[in-house]
Amino acid sequence: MNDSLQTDGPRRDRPPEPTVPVVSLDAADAPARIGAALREIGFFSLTDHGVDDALIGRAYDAATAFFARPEEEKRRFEVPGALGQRGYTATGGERAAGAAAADLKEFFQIGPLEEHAPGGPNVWPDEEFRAAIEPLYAALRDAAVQVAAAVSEHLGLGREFLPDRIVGGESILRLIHYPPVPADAPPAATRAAAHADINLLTLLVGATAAGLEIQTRDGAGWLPVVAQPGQIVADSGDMLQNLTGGVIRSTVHRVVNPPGEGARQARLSMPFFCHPRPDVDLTPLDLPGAEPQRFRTLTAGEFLTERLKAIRPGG
Ligand SMILES: O=C(O)CCC(=O)C(=O)O
Ligand SMILES: [Fe+2]
Repeated sequence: MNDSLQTDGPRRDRPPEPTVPVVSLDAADAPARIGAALREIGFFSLTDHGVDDALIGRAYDAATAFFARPEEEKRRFEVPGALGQRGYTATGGERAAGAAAADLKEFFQIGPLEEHAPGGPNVWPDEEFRAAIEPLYAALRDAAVQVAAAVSEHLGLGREFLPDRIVGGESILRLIHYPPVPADAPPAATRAAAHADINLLTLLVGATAAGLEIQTRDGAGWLPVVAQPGQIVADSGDMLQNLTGGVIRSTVHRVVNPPGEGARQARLSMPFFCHPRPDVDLTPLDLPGAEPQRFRTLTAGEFLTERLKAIRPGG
């Protein structure tokens, strides 16, 4: 399927085989490999992405300290009217479309670092948190722009096509805390119920525990995905699917509750959701193989608001 998959015999002293292709952002054929991975599987692992491990560690420390605060203190950083796009969202605040229960997670979202982002200013619990998070946001934004350029090149649109639409966009860094699975959690509740991402492209630095799974393209099963140290897991979202008329599809994924002892441990993850500017037209492009009749004509802002309203039970 892909020559980046390890094909020699099993050895005990190395990590398990990757379930998704591994692509170096530095490789001359990165656009072709990223394009193939997104078309065939919808996910890949990225190396040579320029995001320093130390930034990730610092951001996890800041997230750990924030989520350890008392609930009423965290709720001071909720931002009414922002549909969760800025600041804190408590457990119960997000329920995937069609899911039987709300996700077992709380999260904190950071938008563009520029002062006049369309979605409003960021909120910062304290300066230490801000100093840890801002550089990670910037590094992930830069990596996402490079991935977007590779996807644009692969689609024959020229490398600047998607990057031009991302500048000034509402890209979001989401710090997620999945607490130990509560004993009284509804039986149907999972850390993150099956969903596809709303945005163009998502970058996920390594989570602190396993649990992420992607649905196979035939819909018949689930594959665990684990970023190895230094890798970033990447996937395509529904906005890219709409814009490409389904040439690049989005892929359903979820975060399962760990079995046994693992359920007593918290999990942290930090997806970066790369978004276009709200005024960007997502009408399907005329691409070879596109099926525009299956998709919609609307702007990124309209798409986002509609989807956020659908997953936030409390508004
Ligand atoms: O926590 C993870 O590993 C994935 C989270 C996710 O899929 C999301 O927030 O959209
Ligand atoms: Fe997701």
